[in-house]
Amino acid sequence: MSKFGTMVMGPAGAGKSTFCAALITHLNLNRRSSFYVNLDPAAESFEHQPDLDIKDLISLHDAMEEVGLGPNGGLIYCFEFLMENLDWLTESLDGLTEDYLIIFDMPGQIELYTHIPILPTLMRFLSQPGSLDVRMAAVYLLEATFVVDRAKFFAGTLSAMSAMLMLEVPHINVLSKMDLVKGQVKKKDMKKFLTPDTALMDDDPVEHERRLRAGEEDADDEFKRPDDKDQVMKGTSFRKLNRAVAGLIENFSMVNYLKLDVTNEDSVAAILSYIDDCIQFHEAQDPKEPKDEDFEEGDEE
Ligand SMILES: Nc1nc2c(ncn2[C@@H]2O[C@H](COP(=O)(O)OP(=O)(O)OP(=O)(O)O)[C@@H](O)[C@H]2O)c(=O)[nH]1
Repeated sequence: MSKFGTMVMGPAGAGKSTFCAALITHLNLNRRSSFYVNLDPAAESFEHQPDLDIKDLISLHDAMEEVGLGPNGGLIYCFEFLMENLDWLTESLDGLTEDYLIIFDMPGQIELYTHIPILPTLMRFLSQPGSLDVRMAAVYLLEATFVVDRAKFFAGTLSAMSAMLMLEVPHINVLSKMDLVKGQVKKKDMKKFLTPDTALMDDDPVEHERRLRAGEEDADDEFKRPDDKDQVMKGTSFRKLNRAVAGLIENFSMVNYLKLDVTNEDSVAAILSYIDDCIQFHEAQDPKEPKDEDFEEGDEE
């Protein structure tokens, strides 16, 4: 029987460990078992003690002290070390039954999700049939407060999309810390961010304010006509770049966000049900041996 797992990812401070804790609490309350794996070699404190902690294999402090690396180089070194010692994972995960949801709490360094191929290799190792065979779902968190700055929001969304394309497993994007934007963003406006598209760039309050501060006299006009190519002014390249990134995301039509408020158990339950669905999706994709009754008379040409 397969095991089930979820890799919780996202930029530093997005709320990954807090979400993992809320998920474990929710699973416990519903008499479901979890196995919590901390893969952040710099993480110090936890609401639920990890069942397996990369720091028992290698800590960021060790990597920095002994190899003389900085924090980012040290993190990559820790992951390379993990990849050379995958038995450490196998020994602990092999004996788990399918009753457990294995939760991997990941570090926040964005490099891991963009251009370094370590996570795809790790994901393949975990999900390889005949080996650990963990049916994995990826969860990528982005802070909901990013929505107040469109450029930041689309840059974050691009990194979510990059992780999704690199990992090639069922993927759930989540806007975390929704409680922080309650009252700041209207419900109907928030909806526009759940399936992001270029139109969001048309009413970026941060950009508008920046241009007013910079003394761009026609800030209001251009704000309404952002595609006016004749206008050459400070910040145009930045705006064009953001628009192009937003267009790219819209064209791929791949990013949809779920909302997460860890203080609301229903919200955690809703994301868990998506994780469960993603895991079922693996089963639906499994090629099945055809049974005799699958060939009804008349099927043959
Ligand atoms: N208001 C609010 N704060 C949150 C929420 N989730 C996390 N936080 C706070 O955000 C900070 C970072 O949360 P973490 O869960 O440590 O974030 P992380 O993504 O694991 O951080 P790194 O491991 O450093 O990448 C902490 O102070 C949390 O208390 C949330 O849903 N609402």
